[in-house]
Amino acid sequence: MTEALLSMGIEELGLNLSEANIAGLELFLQEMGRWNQVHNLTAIEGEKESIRLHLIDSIAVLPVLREFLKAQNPAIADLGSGGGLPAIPIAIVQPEWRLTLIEAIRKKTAFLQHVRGKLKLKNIEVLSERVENVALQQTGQFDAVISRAFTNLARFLELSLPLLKPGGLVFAMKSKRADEEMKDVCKDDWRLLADEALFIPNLSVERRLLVLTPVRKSLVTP
Ligand SMILES: C[S@@+](CC[C@H](N)C(=O)[O-])C[C@H]1O[C@@H](n2cnc3c(N)ncnc32)[C@H](O)[C@@H]1O
Repeated sequence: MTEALLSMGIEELGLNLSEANIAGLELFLQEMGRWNQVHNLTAIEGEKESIRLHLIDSIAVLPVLREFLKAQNPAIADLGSGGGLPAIPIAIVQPEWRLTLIEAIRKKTAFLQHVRGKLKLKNIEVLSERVENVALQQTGQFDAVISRAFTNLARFLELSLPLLKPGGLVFAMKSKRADEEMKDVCKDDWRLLADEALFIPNLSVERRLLVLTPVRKSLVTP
């Protein structure tokens, strides 16, 4: 493992990463840094340290995802993928999971397609679309939906609902504002299955992962 990944404390996450996983993550870091300089892909403007922190943030959710996703090849949608977070690091570490990256801005999806080719990631699909349009075309197709820094929780849930299979899961990556945002979620419509504090090595910020599922409404009227 290189200095860069070691200094992130990636080993402390206990994910049992293979050499192929590590090589993939390294390559993704490199490509992101390179494209960021040219295309200003994210707001962090090529600061290597920040890009590494984004990456570790993205894989820190894996222990919880592994616990909840029981299907062998779950289909997961990442809404507002941007430069590929969290979907690309997840796809690298879990090649048997199928990830659909939905991103409206073409400059960003061009990068995502480039990464798909460069890393030979066969388990990702990149959609250059607004989430609202994908929801009309791929209704009920996903075992889970995830997002990072996409929109507020209530809106994220609203956009996720049509995409989910019955019993599907929503993973919302949140920081301190999670409690406040939960107040806007209708408890009759959504059940909170877990609210996990995430451990991020070398980073003194609060990260939480909320896991929610839609409440099945009874079709029988009283
Ligand atoms: C703040 S960025 C976060 C990107 C990435 N998830 C991350 O954590 O770095 C939010 C992204 O969502 C995309 N986005 C916002 N609304 C969208 C929509 N309705 N459909 C598709 N993409 C959307 C934006 O273009 C932007 O790239």
